[in-house]
Amino acid sequence: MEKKNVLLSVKDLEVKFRVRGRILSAIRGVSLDIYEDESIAIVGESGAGKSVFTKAFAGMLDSNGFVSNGSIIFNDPELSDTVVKLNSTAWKFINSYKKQLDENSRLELGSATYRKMLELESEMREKSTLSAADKEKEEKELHALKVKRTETFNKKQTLDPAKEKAEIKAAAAEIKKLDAEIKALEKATEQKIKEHKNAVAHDAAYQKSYQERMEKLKKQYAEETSKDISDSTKKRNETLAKEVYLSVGRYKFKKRFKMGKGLIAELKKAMQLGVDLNSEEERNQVFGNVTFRVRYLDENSERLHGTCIINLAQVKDQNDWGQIRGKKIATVFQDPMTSLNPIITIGKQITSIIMKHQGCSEVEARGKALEMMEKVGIPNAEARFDDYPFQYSGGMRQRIVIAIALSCQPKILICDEPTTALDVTIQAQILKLIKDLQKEYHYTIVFITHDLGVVANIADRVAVLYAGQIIELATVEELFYDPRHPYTWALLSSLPQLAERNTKLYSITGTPPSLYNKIVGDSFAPRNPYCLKIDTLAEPPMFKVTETHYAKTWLLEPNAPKVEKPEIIQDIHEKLLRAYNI
Ligand SMILES: Nc1ncnc2c1ncn2[C@@H]1O[C@H](COP(=O)(O)OP(=O)(O)OP(=O)(O)O)[C@@H](O)[C@H]1O
Repeated sequence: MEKKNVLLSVKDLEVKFRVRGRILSAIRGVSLDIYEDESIAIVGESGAGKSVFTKAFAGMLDSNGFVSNGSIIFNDPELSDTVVKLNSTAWKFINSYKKQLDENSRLELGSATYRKMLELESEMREKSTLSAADKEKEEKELHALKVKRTETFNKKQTLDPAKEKAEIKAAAAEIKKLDAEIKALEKATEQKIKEHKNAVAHDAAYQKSYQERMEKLKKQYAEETSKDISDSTKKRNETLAKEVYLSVGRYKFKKRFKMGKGLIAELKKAMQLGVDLNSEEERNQVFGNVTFRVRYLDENSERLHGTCIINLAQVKDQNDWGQIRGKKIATVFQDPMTSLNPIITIGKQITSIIMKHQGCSEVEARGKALEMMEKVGIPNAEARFDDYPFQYSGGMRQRIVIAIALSCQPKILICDEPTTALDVTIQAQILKLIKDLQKEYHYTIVFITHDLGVVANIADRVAVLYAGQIIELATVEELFYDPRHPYTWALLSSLPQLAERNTKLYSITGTPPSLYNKIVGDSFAPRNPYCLKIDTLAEPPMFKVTETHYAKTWLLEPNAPKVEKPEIIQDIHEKLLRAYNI
């Protein structure tokens, strides 16, 4: 495969939702590189996490959702390039930062002693609680019991209440027994901690030695941190102060002030601990606790110039999202009426978006809007400009939504089931339109669908999602002709295009696992007709099939028994050719 530029790099992404005091894990450790100019389909059953995955990088997660882990790096040089004005206010900020950083840098001189003080404190804490070894042992035992409980609970959920009453009763009794064991273990640990606390409080010799050692360290720390800092540290702080200002300079005064303060506090903590602030990586991490770090590049008398790495998982400010959502990453949803305002004319809706994002006059925007309407295939655009959405057909409305999405020339166009609500012939036209316009506008298509049939028409690559994880990633050809995961087999087998006359269409039995519970083993195991013993015990890794093809199934482990894919998808190539008449 030719080398392509990575546009969006997702690593170990986890997205969770708070739901009435419980936590639902919708995305569980997804890593995926999305390339410039490609078309990637995200497929899976309802609830697999397709929409949540794309909403995480389009800044559209519901308010109870949050990214709990991972990064989403968006490589866009235009957005990364940062310029802030150097006026008298800017200099006031920078000079004040520099002064504080120089002051805090003294703490770096005593960081080794500071860490020793922390160690001593933690020694005292450990003595008052369990030892590290005891704690590990207790956690291990508790974890094993909880895993066993989850397994038993999951197994109970799969039992048939009509036919397997005895098994259900036995599982319920086992769960009750495990609950009691968990409680007893927790109580015993609590008791042990209480005893340790008492013992330390009454150990006069230890208390005395602790005080003496701490006093000595404190004295040493005071001496070390009263010395002068070096010229090279001062020079580094000058750049750091500018980086702090570059990183917060885009915000309004009040926020700029607050974020700047936050960054200085983070840097102080890092200095205290002796973090190497000359290292790019460490610096990124320290800044990342508050906002993106903008790396200093150069300056002149009027402006500071820097560049930053954009991690969409960390964007919180709505103004920052305003620079990305709609402008760089646009979405087309299933129902065009959710994107269009029913009481505003089509022309006005397109022009207002163009004016907002491109900052042009109304006359100019009108010209561009008409051009876009023609591009997406609205006949007689001038005459239809002042019509309302209800005067357009469903397919035409979707074309308008596409025109709006493309009017800002986004880098990524997310298509969330954009043709599901349309009839088959219109579906094909809209897919063709999205593909054709890609050649002209060079956007990346991220196409969400539960229908693998659509995938064959639009995608270069496919990521199959199950219970919040990518379980197979491949090129379209590999996925259709050499699928490796039993879930992909099941999805392909249930393609309506494969149904033969007088035969029943295949459907996947059972339901996906609850995303509220920890999933043990392979999440597809309870529904998998090819389930191995290991599937119920351990989560499979991603196995590499080819450079472009990966699947998360124990069937690919070299020692696994050889299993053939189901009969119905053996000659899927021929059947699809016939179904699509190609
Ligand atoms: N705001 C929310 N609060 C709680 N749970 C949510 C929220 N949004 C999504 N979820 C849950 O996250 C999981 C993934 O949902 P998502 O909408 O991404 O599924 P999907 O694959 O796009 O399915 P569909 O085709 O039905 O849209 C589901 O279990 C869903 O219930």
